[in-house]
Amino acid sequence: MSSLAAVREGYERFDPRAYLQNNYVPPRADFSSEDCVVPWKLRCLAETFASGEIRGRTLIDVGSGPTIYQLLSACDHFEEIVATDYLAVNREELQRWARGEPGTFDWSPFIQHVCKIEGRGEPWQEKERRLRGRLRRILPIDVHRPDPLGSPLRPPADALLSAFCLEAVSPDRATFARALGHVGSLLRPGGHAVLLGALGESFYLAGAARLPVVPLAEDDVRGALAGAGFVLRRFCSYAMPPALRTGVDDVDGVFFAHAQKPMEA
Ligand SMILES: C[S@@+](CC[C@H](N)C(=O)[O-])C[C@H]1O[C@@H](n2cnc3c(N)ncnc32)[C@H](O)[C@@H]1O
Ligand SMILES: O=[N+]([O-])c1ccc2c(c1)CN[C@@H](CO)C2
Repeated sequence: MSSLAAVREGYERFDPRAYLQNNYVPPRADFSSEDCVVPWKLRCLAETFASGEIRGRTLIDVGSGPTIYQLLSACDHFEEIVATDYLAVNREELQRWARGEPGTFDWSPFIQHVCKIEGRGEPWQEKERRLRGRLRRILPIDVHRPDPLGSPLRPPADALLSAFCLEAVSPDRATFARALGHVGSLLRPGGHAVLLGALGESFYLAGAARLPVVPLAEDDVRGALAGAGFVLRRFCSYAMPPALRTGVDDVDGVFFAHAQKPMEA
């Protein structure tokens, strides 16, 4: 079986609820300390979008999974948010949240935290309403295809966001770099890319699924961005403390990268 076929087979057992429990409840989602990983991720995103430099009509989120935390600061600056995922179970989880259906994951602690750190005194229900109103398309995607959405996005996205996707679906660094090139084609020249991902991780669990991950070093990410034609604007990383090494994966750290696609395409 090809290594890509092995990745795809692994995702057939991916359990969104288990994934959410593994990564988006305490101890990893502990909002009492800025040193915790989820507040660190939300701060990186809030700082990046706070300037208003990254804005436009459409932002596409690649490999959204069953999560919306990654869209909370971005959604203020785009008319439309396009979420994407390879699995129908994840797209359905997002659809249910977008429709405000009961029984979906409670993102309110995340929304409340983002409103607090954005410091505009915005009621969290306003932010939730805005994201639900702008999350208009939830599309299938496969980053291993040159045209990840099956056909080019018209018009191309003004910004691209992707969190913990490319390294979690690529068996090796060359595949990771190629996937980054594929998703880069969804972005207009001059558009911004905001990436979060795992460093030094080789596997993660999501219920019955045990997914292989290509272990990345910071320079692998920098090199892949340069190779895909991006100009790096900001790069920072977080070292996973022992208390957050809970056995659901073997992640060493998290990277945050803000890059831009040059105007000359
Ligand atoms: C680790 S999860 C990331 C979820 C979310 N973005 C987050 O920040 O937690 C990786 C996601 O990639 C999706 N995925 C798997 N294969 C993919 C592929 N070939 N192309 C795009 N996404 C894929 C999975 O369904 C899963 O939702
Ligand atoms: O610490 N975190 O906030 C966090 C969130 C999501 C994920 C990780 C860590 C590590 N594993 C990845 C899948 O490769 C998913």
